[in-house]
Amino acid sequence: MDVALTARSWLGQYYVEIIAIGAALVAVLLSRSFRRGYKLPPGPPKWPVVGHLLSLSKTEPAHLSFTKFAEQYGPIILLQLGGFRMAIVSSAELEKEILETHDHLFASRSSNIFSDVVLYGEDMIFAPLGDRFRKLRKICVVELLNAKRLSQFEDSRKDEVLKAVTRTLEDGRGGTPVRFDLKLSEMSFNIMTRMMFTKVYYGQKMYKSDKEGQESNDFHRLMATVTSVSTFGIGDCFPFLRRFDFDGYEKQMRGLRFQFDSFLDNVIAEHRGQSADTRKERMDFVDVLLQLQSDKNNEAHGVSDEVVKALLIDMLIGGTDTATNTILWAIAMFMRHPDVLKKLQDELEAVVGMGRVVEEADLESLPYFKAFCYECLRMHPGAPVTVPHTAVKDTQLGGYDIPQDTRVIVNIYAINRDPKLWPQPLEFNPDRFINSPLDHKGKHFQFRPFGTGRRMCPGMNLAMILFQLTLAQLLQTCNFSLPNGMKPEDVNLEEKFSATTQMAHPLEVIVTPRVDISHVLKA
Ligand code: HEM
Repeated sequence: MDVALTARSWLGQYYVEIIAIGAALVAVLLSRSFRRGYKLPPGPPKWPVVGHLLSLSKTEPAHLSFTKFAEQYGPIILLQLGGFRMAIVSSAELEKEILETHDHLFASRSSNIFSDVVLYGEDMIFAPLGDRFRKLRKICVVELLNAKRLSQFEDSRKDEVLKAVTRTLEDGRGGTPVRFDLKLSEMSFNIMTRMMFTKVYYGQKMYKSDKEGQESNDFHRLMATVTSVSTFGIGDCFPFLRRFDFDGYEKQMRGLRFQFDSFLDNVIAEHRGQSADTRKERMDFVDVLLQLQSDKNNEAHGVSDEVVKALLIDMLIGGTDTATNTILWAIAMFMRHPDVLKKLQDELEAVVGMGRVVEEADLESLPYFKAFCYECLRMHPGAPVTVPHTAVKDTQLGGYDIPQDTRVIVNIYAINRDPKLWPQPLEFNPDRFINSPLDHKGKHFQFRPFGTGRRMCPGMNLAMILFQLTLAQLLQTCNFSLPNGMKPEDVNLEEKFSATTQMAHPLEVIVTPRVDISHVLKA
């Protein structure tokens, strides 16, 4: 969730009254800081009351603004966003302090209106450090996203990826340029919902019953709402104004919660209505969570349905956009670099051949492909900044004071392009990862696309499988070319205003079959 980004969405609507009341609060907060004699990190000039809210561009993605601030003010800056402070760190040394050396001081989170209302104040992403977080994180890592559970769904992932590839080729028949964004996003949702509830909601030609059709429509509507709403309201910047709900944000969040409630309550009721044998055999995420809920020997025994729903929503919002965008950028990268595309396809042909479809087990045997995926994650990380961490007590960072409750984010995007760490950082060059000790697992401070420490992405293994399997299957089965005499250098890499790294201009590509898909499917 990108706090700074979403905060801007209401800037056009704030009111004189808010400014007046806000001024009083901010004055109190600031005077307290000064009284305590904090040596705070530098930052751009700020306005009274709103602080730096106006310094952030309305069109530029926040990580790009943060990167520019870092160039001007140094690797740690402090922004005042209404009533709260946010420190942004753009160097690998300081990132190491936050995520590794002093992880215990920076690994908390702050709640907000979205988490309080939509996530029932019960989810994991926004849980502060403490027993609740430890318990939820354990459920997530040990029960839902462990290697055994992931392998249980290998066939369904393969099936969804193949369906997406086949649909892409169908749409591209006759040389029609194909857009990947919608198809890949639907594929990611289907993969997630098959793991979560054993359901697919996209790409079905016919539904077995009206009820299924209705459920799909509800899911589509729900996801459309989730992806369009701001994750921040006035009450988040000025908590004492929350009760007035001037911008109607809290009301909007209650509406979203209602939608989630009616959808997930149905899913849970349906699971509860099925026989224990069916559930035991299937063990999707809902089955696992319901089993833990009733297992007297498990510490998750008795967790409420709200917790179950909040964790399911965490998986949905954490896991779909990030993975889809990473795949889309990778497609743009090989379209911009035909020499790289050829090497990738040659490697696949040599290692896997064309007689069967590439599988998850093959991914480890493709060193150039792996280097390519890392270079994509370096230049276009699916999550350009971490979720905001919160300092649990007054502490120090880079020679500055960080008061308790300051939100702290790491600008992964800036670190991944830091010339001190990466020679020619703006050059796309997968070779830099060949024979390199760097990997995606968070052990190396200069390259941590999934973070590290207590708040590291729990979906990392799933994300890497999804990202690599989809790309590998596309590369193995399709030929790609650019439409209308477009040259590789014309592929537009501009980013859209968004919390994740999204392409401003969705890429259109001509796709033809490289191998006969039906033959590969049978193999
Ligand atoms: C390419 C895809 C992905 C990338 C680049 C990515 C990256 C990240 C990053 C950088 C964080 C923040 C770490 C921090 O705050 O220090 C994060 C958190 C998180 N991610 Fe991912 N992620 C991806 C996919 C997924 C998937 C597939 C799932 C779930 C199935 C997932 C679930 C989560 C959750 C629940 C958190 C919050 C963890 C916590 O607060 O303890 N992510 N991810």
